[in-house]
Amino acid sequence: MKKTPQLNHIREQITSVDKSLLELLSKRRQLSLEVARSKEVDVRPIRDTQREKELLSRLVKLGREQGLDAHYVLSLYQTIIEDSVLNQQAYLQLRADQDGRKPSYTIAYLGARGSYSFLAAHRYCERREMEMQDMGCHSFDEIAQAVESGHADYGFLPIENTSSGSINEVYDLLQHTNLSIVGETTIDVSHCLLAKPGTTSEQISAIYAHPQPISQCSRYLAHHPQVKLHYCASSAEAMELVSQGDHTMAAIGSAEGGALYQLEPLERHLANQKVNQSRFIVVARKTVVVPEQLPAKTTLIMATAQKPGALVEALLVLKAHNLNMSKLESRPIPGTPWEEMFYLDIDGNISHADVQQALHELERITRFIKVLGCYASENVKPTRLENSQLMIEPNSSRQEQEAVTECDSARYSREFKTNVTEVLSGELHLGNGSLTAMTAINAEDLLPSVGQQALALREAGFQAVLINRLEQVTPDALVQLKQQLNHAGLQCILSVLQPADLAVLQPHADMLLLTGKQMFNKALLSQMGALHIPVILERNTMASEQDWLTAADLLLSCGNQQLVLCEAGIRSFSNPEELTLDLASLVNIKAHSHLPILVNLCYIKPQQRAQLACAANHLQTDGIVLPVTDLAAQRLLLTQLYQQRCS
Ligand SMILES: C=C(O[C@@H]1C=C(C(=O)O)C=C[C@H]1O)C(=O)O
Repeated sequence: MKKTPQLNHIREQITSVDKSLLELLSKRRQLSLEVARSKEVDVRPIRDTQREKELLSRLVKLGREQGLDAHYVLSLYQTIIEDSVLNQQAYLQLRADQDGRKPSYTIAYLGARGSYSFLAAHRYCERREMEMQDMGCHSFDEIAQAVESGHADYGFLPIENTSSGSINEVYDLLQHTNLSIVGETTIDVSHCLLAKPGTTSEQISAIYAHPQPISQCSRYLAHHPQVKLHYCASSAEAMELVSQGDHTMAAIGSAEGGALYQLEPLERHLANQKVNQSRFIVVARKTVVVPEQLPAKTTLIMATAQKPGALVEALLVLKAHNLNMSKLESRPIPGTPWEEMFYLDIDGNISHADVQQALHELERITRFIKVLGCYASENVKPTRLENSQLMIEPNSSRQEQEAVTECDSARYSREFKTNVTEVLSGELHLGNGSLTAMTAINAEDLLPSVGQQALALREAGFQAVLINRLEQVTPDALVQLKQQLNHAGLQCILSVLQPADLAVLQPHADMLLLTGKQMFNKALLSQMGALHIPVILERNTMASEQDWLTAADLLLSCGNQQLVLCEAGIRSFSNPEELTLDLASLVNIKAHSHLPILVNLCYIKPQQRAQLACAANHLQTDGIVLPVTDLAAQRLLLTQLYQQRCS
């Protein structure tokens, strides 16, 4: 279609607004560096989450006045603050490094330009304004040797990936090097299908890629069985081959990397997991001193005595010194079958007394211990706002959970576990004392306009969508459902009505709901108990409270502790045709069980809904489920509930 002059004019305005936005962002960065300089003088911590909270709630309010929704403003500013914190950290770390600046730094990494390791190294240097001379290597050993021999200043080694887990080869290498870990960096890995310009998807008959991306994109590749796969030593090699080939070839790699080989993305987001990130460690010959204002991580390896409880004993030392362990890995020790070397990441600075004391104590009870490095942690956890703040004026206060008295030794009981179970799924947090709002909808009503509806539901104040009647939905449509809901910041809960659906639904759900109709199905309870994603157990309309808790116990006994109960109404004698909400059960369960509980109001008479929602809210229910009708009214009700919860 021909562009009208009006369109051109509007686009010019957008271009000019974008330019101003970038100028302002750059100015904000400069100011943030000035803050870092002042913190250097006053020796104040870089991160100030209280300030971030105040700033975010003010901006959310201001944004709303300008017609910008809270979630949009929040996610933009979380990104901006992450950048600001990482820049401040990089600045202070550079100031603390004694050697002074070099005109350029030689960086050893795996593969060639365009590989993910190259991108990680490039970003790390860019943030530090370090000029990078890149030295592509063929193996992790070659990287370590390049740094040890002085041919390179730093080496970049991938240590873990959110979809494929730890990279054992790198852990094994760390047992033998004299190098120190001096930094870490995490990059988003977004796999694209890359081809020469002008290529169409239909032309592709061969895909070239490194084994890691192939395993991370297995679901996409399974949908294209006719395409031949070629394994390459690195993503860069795959891209190079394709750039020299014809239009039947494609590579898997990043869009940024592809651009270095004049390749264009034909398709994006190929990875099975939505969040696909790789963490790299930076190694050097000399250790660094991490300024005390920065969050530090200390990585060590140790071999414990060959006796029962030796590892627990070592971990208790950390507990005694109040040190958090963010990672624990074990690897075999070559030449000594069945003996393990443990790798630990501890949140703490090696120059602090608590870390040093813990290390001394560990020396006494281990057979071998070595610190691999202490470095600034780049894990900037986004500061969040309470759900209530996203809906109404900032006014957060959390009510404490009631104390428990009665005991019971079943797995669901508070005697078995004193702390309340907290169930986490994306931003959704059940069991922390706040109220979560969910809505329920049938798949056939959601599918035709899922993107649009998802945004409206999020704006109405819901955090999750429970989808019913999924029997006829194809796997492709399920992918769409989850993607679009997650994109709008909503969690996708799929309801399992029959056992045969479980295998199909599970890969596309953030959480699963076992419907009340299946509550007595022991086989299904066991299957869902073996899963690693949160499960909601709905009460059968004819089940006693004890039946329901017995079902919960069976599920918990199979391993899955991320369990949520859901009261959706029972048949009572007063009105057997309609469901009655069993609020007495809610009180009982809150008092005697550590499991979070939801109240589903979809099957209750519409006239009673608002009143019962308020009652359930008073009783500290962890979440409510409302039907999808009349969103304006639901928004009002939710605002009222959040307000009630805060007062
Ligand atoms: C800029 C600062 O440092 C950090 C970054 C912030 C930001 O970018 O807004 C806010 C608080 C701190 O975590 C500051 O303390 O003001």
